[in-house]
Amino acid sequence: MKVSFPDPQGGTRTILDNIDLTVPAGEFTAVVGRSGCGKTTLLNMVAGLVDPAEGTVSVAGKEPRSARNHLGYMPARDALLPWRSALRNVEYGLELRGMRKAERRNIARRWLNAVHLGQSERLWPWQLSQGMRQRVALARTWALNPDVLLMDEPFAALDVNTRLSVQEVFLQLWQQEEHRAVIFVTHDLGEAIALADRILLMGEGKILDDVRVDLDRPRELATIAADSGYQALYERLRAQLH
Ligand SMILES: Nc1ncnc2c1ncn2[C@@H]1O[C@H](COP(=O)(O)OP(=O)(O)OP(=O)(O)O)[C@@H](O)[C@H]1O
Repeated sequence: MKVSFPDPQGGTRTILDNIDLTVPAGEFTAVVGRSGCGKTTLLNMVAGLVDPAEGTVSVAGKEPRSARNHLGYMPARDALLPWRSALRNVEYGLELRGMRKAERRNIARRWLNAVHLGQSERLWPWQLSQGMRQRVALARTWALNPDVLLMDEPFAALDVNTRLSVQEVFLQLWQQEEHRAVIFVTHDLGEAIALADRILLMGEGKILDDVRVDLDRPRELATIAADSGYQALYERLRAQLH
């Protein structure tokens, strides 16, 4: 599979080349690599926002645009709608799918509770901290019941402690229903190792390494960096990144 974009100097520029990738149901795959190597483009292709120049992409056996109901996309910044309360932000995707109000409100409440924001459903985005906003965005993504979660540096804007607590909430949700596939883009090698089953190291539009993370689950995120398996993987990947 290959992706090219028009080059401002003329002609086209190849951004992704020779990508041959299968992400099975239930697998948590992290994608790491330097800025500009094509990580977001890879996600956008799975989401059907970018078309490959060569090859095909298939999500749950369908062409990505027909598989929208299987996909949840969570960007780096929450992109909550400022004129909607936390609860109505979580409901938004379900509303777009035409679900009736009572039903979507129930689902939205359940997911707000799951991210520990049941008490905050009436608050507006500007009344929430960045960590709370990302948890609302998690609830909104989860409420859609996606088979495939596409996450583009979803926790990068959070401070270290908030990030840890939101990562824990996220991992708990994912572990409760393990059929969901996750493709998680991050700059943070430690985050990739702590969360994922598999890490794809990207560079210059290619997959340079494809590594299994054999750390036991459930994982204790606060102490995982002390694990010797974690450290060995960190060194291996760090050496390749530089
Ligand atoms: N729609 C587009 N048209 C033209 N060029 C694009 C388009 N989208 C991305 N690119 C180019 O493709 C390359 C890869 O971008 P991409 O956003 O996928 O990288 P990334 O690895 O996610 O980077 P970062 O880590 O900084 O977010 C960049 O050089 C970018 O300028």
